[in-house]
Amino acid sequence: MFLGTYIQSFLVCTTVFSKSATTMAPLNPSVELKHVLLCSVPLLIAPVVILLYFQAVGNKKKAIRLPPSPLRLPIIGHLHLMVNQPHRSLQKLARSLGPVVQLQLGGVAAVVVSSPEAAKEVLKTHDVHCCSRPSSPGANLITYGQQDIAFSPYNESWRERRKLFVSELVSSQRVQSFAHALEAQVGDLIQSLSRYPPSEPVNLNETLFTLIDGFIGTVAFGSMNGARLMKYAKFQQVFSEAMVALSAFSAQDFFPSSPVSRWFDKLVGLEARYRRIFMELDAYFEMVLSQHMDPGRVKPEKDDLVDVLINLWKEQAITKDHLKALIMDAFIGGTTTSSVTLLWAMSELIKNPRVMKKAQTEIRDMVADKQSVQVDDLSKLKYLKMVVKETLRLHPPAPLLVPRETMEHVKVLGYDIPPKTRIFVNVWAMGRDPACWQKPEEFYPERFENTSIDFHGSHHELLPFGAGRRICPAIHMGATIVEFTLASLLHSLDWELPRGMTSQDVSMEGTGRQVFCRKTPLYLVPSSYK
Ligand code: HEM
Repeated sequence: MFLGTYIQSFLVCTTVFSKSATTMAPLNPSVELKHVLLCSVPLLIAPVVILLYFQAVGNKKKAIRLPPSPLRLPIIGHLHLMVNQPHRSLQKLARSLGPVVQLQLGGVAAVVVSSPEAAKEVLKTHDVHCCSRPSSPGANLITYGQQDIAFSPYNESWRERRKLFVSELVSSQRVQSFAHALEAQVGDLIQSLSRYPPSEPVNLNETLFTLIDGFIGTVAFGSMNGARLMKYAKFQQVFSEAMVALSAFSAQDFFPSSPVSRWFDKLVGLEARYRRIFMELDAYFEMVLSQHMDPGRVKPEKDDLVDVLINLWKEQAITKDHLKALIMDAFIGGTTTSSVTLLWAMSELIKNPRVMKKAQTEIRDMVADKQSVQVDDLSKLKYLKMVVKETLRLHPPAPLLVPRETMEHVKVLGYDIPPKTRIFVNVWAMGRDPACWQKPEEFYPERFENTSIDFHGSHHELLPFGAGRRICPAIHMGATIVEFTLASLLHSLDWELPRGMTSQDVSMEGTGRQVFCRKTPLYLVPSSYK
């Protein structure tokens, strides 16, 4: 603009001079002086103005303070850091660059926060500007176009759906009313494990996944059980493939504006794979719906989630796609997280016999007068609750939470974060940060004695359920499932390693980007406790 003015005044002056020169008419000296002054003032001022302008632009640029960023590779930027156990590589990065790190994931700007202070700024101070979700082709397809809760952008419709989900499925009253379903499912499991042939190892991955699926199926779908209906192996496969699709790792996720990325995803068969997973899940949800709408169905005493959603659909308050997307959230959100946590808890306990014994003694003493644990007993089991907290500290099932996206410019620990930046919160690294925890790598539930630290979102060093507007709406249900199942497994059964194995042989290797679970199945030998 200023440069334009300068050139303009320069042109005016030169025009005046050239005019007087070409007409060769002698000019009045006072007019001449006026002309000279007129021309020279802007000529003198303009360079100063230009200098000031460029200095102002420079200052503005300097005023933007982006977080530190490691060296990036051409084209992919820092994508290589996200391939294998990203929470580990991002923890290393935070140790050298600090708690707020900027990444360039292909064409997508991202920021990773790895300290309780930085997490508090994202999830509390600026939560309202940081609580949207990025769009991803895989997740879009599987969630019926982000019509669910977990992958939906932040908007009014999301708020409505979340309210509905909480009141109809996961509120504490609702969970209380389903306590008997959980007790019945776990009771059946304990019975079958008690009858296991002596010294025969049981695959706990399979057992616990089927149990939780059965419970979520009961409270959400009215005694439907995906694993039984679809046959376990296939069901698990569809399920884990859906998790992969939801972990947003296609070319289109990281190069959203490149036309080549769509072709690339097509070429490597990713689009076809997502479509197949979607079709399989959709067929399963259709089956759940048609069974619920069958006039011959014996209705349960209390409407389950699907009944409630069908009524809302009939009243045209929600669409059929909303309905199926919400079922999907309950199904995927609930089943994997709870069973993965239980598996990590059992892995830690078998490696730490002292803790296992102490937890068993507490439970067996507390419910000495009963055959089995009941959900009501959980409030008395202080040590067991510490064991679960300690498990979630070391093994949060979603180590980077579910990615968020900024909607406005925000400042985190003094660094500028522009809108549309993807945000990862490394809760895994925070759970192992020596600045927050003594001997952080040690499984030591007693660390929670005499502290008020819990996982409800206000202690930012322990965030396995997230925090802020996007905090897991089912904390109460998730914690109840894990605590109750663990208490029952420890109350009624003793556990040993398969013959010939020592605790050192129990692998703690994990896998998965969105949900981090044991890499290999956990085999343990149960025996009935008399
Ligand atoms: C041990 C059990 C569980 C853990 C550790 C867990 C963890 C999480 C985490 C980390 C998030 C993301 C929070 C964020 O973005 O800040 C989340 C979101 C969510 N969880 Fe859970 N969860 C558990 C159980 C469940 C259960 C049982 C259900 C449903 C039946 C469920 C449904 C959801 C839903 C719908 C969301 C999306 C919330 C939103 O985006 O607004 N979760 N959960």
